[in-house]
Amino acid sequence: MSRILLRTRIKFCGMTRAGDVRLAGELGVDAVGFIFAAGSPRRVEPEEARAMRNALAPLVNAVAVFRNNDGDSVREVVRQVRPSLLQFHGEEDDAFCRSFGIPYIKAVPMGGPMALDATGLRLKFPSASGFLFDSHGGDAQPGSGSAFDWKRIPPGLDLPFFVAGGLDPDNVFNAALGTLPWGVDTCSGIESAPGIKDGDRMRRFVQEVRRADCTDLPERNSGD
Ligand SMILES: O=C(O)c1ccccc1N[C@@H]1O[C@H](COP(=O)(O)O)[C@@H](O)[C@H]1O
Repeated sequence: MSRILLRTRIKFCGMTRAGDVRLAGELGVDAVGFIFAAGSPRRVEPEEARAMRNALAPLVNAVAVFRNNDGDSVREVVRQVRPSLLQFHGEEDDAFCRSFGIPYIKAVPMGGPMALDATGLRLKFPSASGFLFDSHGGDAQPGSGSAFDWKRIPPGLDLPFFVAGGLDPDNVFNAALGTLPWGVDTCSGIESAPGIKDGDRMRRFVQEVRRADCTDLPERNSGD
């Protein structure tokens, strides 16, 4: 989706503490993510996420993150947490992802050898509200904090997309300017330990995204 970088959306993922959720809102983050994937060090129970949701500031979205969860566990999260967006990180298909009646984004594994092109993604996930390009795939697990080559993001996608995978306060400026995404998503890059967010890193991450938003782009200056 071609766009001028005016306000890159920010999602902080893998929240496990209400205080971190509160700070995310104060920093002006657009969304926080709660992870319900088995095996994740950031996995929370629906009841814990529901309690953290109460710490959300107005206009901040709650995103529920899954990886090959069964339908009943997704429905239980939807019932208890009332997320405004679902994020699917596994081998879920479009029919499954849309069956919960809540907008969803599909994580695209950029760690493997072959990524789908924009048309292939749209055909495979016609109901998706957007895509999230992340470093998992191949041997890489999601949330491992490694970045992929951003040049591999397929061009010509006419839907919002997020860049994820190893983003931190030191590289998000280049990621935002280099890919012009709808949003950026970070999990381990703002942590001091898995699931424990670091206030200073959270603050610096937001500052760097806003610095990118305020940076003139060559295309913005050409001909207008
Ligand atoms: O972080 C996890 O443990 C996780 C587990 C299962 C599915 C998704 C997970 N995290 C997602 O991974 C990306 C990038 O994380 P990072 O910044 O590289 O640590 C992010 O979208 C999380 O939602």
